[in-house]
Amino acid sequence: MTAVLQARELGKKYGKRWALRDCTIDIPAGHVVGLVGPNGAGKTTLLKLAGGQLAPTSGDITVLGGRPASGPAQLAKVGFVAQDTPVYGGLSVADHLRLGARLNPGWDAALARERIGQLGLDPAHRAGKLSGGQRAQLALTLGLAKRPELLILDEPVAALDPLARREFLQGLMEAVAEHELSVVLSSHLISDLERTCDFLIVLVDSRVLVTGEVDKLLATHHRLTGPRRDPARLPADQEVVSARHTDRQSTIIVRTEAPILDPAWTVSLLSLEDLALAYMDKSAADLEVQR
Ligand SMILES: Nc1ncnc2c1ncn2[C@@H]1O[C@H](COP(=O)(O)OP(=O)(O)OP(=O)(O)O)[C@@H](O)[C@H]1O
Repeated sequence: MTAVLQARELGKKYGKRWALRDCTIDIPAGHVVGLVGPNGAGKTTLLKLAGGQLAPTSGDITVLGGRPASGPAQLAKVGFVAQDTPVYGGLSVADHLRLGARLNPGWDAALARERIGQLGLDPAHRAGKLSGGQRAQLALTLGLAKRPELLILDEPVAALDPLARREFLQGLMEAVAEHELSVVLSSHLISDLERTCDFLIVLVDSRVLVTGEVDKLLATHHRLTGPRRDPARLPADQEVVSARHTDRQSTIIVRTEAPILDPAWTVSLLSLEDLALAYMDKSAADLEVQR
């Protein structure tokens, strides 16, 4: 099966500053991928490189076997919903659907009409007068009705309240189940991705820190709690992701394929949010270790 996205030492520089560097990832088809990281980490940059709105400074990127935005066929395969769910404020909901039909050769008019009906949106309503949640749903509908093989969503729920976020993500999951598409979704709200994603990419300060299937990541990461210990003295097969210490106790998150046999540790599994935060905390943990 063709990989949805392959990047090899991909980098993008703005002026002298790298927004993304040394990014090597393989995303197989059929996943809902959560791209998480703090503000300014490089998420939008990576998504725009995948959508073809930006060209790489270094390295390579392939999306669904082709160069991003390399021609009409490639453009038709990828749907892109940009940050802030852009819609045209002066146009009605129906105008948006007509525009979508004109611009996209594979437009699924029935899907668009049905979804707008299910959402209870009035086709005559101007997009500028919709609520944030309704605008996000309209933008998602436009992305889905294009019938892409890959749908890229840049922080689609950031501005929504918790209920609207849940409704949006539920709609997305239903569409994924029905239409066999792959999704890459960025957010700094990791808890939202917990219910949605089965593949994770954590990006911090322009670098990919971890990537993989959520099930495998959760099975190989553990929280060790016990008497204070220097993380450098852990067995070589335990990669230290983060470490926190009090005077007497250490809490260390490790990645390992092997069982943890040391009886001094209380071992617990992590939630996806814990796991992503541990990687984001890595630099802070490194400082702790040096003290
Ligand atoms: N057009 C631009 N010109 C110069 N620098 C830019 C430009 N776009 C982004 N950057 C910088 O590149 C870095 C990565 O930005 P990017 O928007 O990709 O991050 P992000 O993870 O999507 O952030 P956020 O969560 O805030 O949207 C940041 O330091 C940002 O300031």
